[in-house]
Amino acid sequence: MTTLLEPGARVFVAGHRGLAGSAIARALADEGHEVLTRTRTDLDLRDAAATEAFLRDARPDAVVLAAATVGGIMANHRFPVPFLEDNLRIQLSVIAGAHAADVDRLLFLGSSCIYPKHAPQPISEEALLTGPLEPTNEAYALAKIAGVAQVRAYRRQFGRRWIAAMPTNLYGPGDNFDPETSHVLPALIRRFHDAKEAGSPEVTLWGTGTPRREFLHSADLAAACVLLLGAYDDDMPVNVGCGEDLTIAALAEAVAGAVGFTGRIAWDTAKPDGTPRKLLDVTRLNALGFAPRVPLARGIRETYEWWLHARPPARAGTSEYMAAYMAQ
Ligand SMILES: NC(=O)C1=CN([C@@H]2O[C@H](COP(=O)(O)OP(=O)(O)OC[C@H]3O[C@@H](n4cnc5c(N)ncnc54)[C@H](OP(=O)(O)O)[C@@H]3O)[C@@H](O)[C@H]2O)C=CC1
Ligand SMILES: C[C@H]1O[C@H](OP(=O)(O)OP(=O)(O)OC[C@H]2O[C@@H](n3cnc4c(=O)[nH]c(N)nc43)[C@H](O)[C@@H]2O)[C@@H](O)[C@@H](O)C1=O
Repeated sequence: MTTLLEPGARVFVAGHRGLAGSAIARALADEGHEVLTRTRTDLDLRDAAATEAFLRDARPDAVVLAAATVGGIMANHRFPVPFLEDNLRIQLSVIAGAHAADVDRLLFLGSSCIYPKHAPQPISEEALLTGPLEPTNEAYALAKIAGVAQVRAYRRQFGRRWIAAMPTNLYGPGDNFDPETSHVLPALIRRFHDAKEAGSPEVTLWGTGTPRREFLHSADLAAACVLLLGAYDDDMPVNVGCGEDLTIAALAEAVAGAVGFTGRIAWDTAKPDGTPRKLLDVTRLNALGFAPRVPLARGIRETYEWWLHARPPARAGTSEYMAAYMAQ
């Protein structure tokens, strides 16, 4: 079978220390590709001139854009400015820089939150721009939609073989486990673990517990990204998910069980629920031969074990706004 990513290709993974980027870098290396990386200290991807200079010099065959300002529902709600501006700037730098450096393949990671709040379920790629967005993450979603548009524009104007993937909610080793700024799954691991250690009888979670979410392990996301780089070349973004969802209340039961917390779960309904449901239609991805491998129960267990072992230092978030907030 012909591949759109030659064996031994040189691939720049932007965001290689993050949840998604670290898994993608591992998967590419396992396939025999050469993975190029730069830390944020070496190269702030919001700096367009520095990013273009790096890409022109490194001349990668492919770029995976997995660097972004990322966070859970409350971080998005409280800090819309970096979620909009950092991400627009990173996308402008990396995507325009990849054009200047004549990069053959580029994969941009968007998010399932780009779709309308009340999109029909499961959400197909055609739902993009058909209705209003969820207010808690509108700024982030608009930046991501701009990224999709930018990739499409380079495809149309310059014939670039560049693509965009829309992952569902991700989790796994290397995630952000800060309970205030993280996504729900690592936040729950942390909250239940801390309560168990402290002997607390109750843990309070956000919202009503009724929203439904789909969770994909980062190793499965990475496998999907490698597949897409080798086999997909179209201007329609591709949803990346496992095709199954559950309520946040059911997720909480599963995480509490994995962690060994046996107390009560309470709900702070003053906190937002966000989108009621965002189950992705993964027909397009599955037609390419994708099948997720990590069942949620095992993924939660292994992620908890990873966190227990690694005890990563708190991540202040990916912007100076969130860092300042976390330092308070
Ligand atoms: N997590 C999720 O549930 C989902 C994520 N996605 C998308 O996947 C992609 C990756 O997300 P995820 O892995 O979760 O995010 P993480 O926060 O785990 O990782 C983001 C990475 O981007 C890097 N980064 C951020 N800003 C800059 C910058 N200015 N210059 C250089 N590097 C920077 C970070 O560097 P550093 O290590 O220095 O902080 C980090 O390595 C994003 O595009 C996100 O939108 C999509 C759907 C769901
Ligand atoms: C990936 C995705 O991530 C975000 O959207 P989200 O799916 O709403 O993200 P979340 O994981 O933070 O929450 C999921 C649900 O869980 C509930 N919830 C309960 N208790 C906790 C809790 O302790 N922490 C968090 N974070 N949520 C909690 C919470 O109220 C919500 O109902 C966007 O930023 C968006 O931009 C995006 O792309």
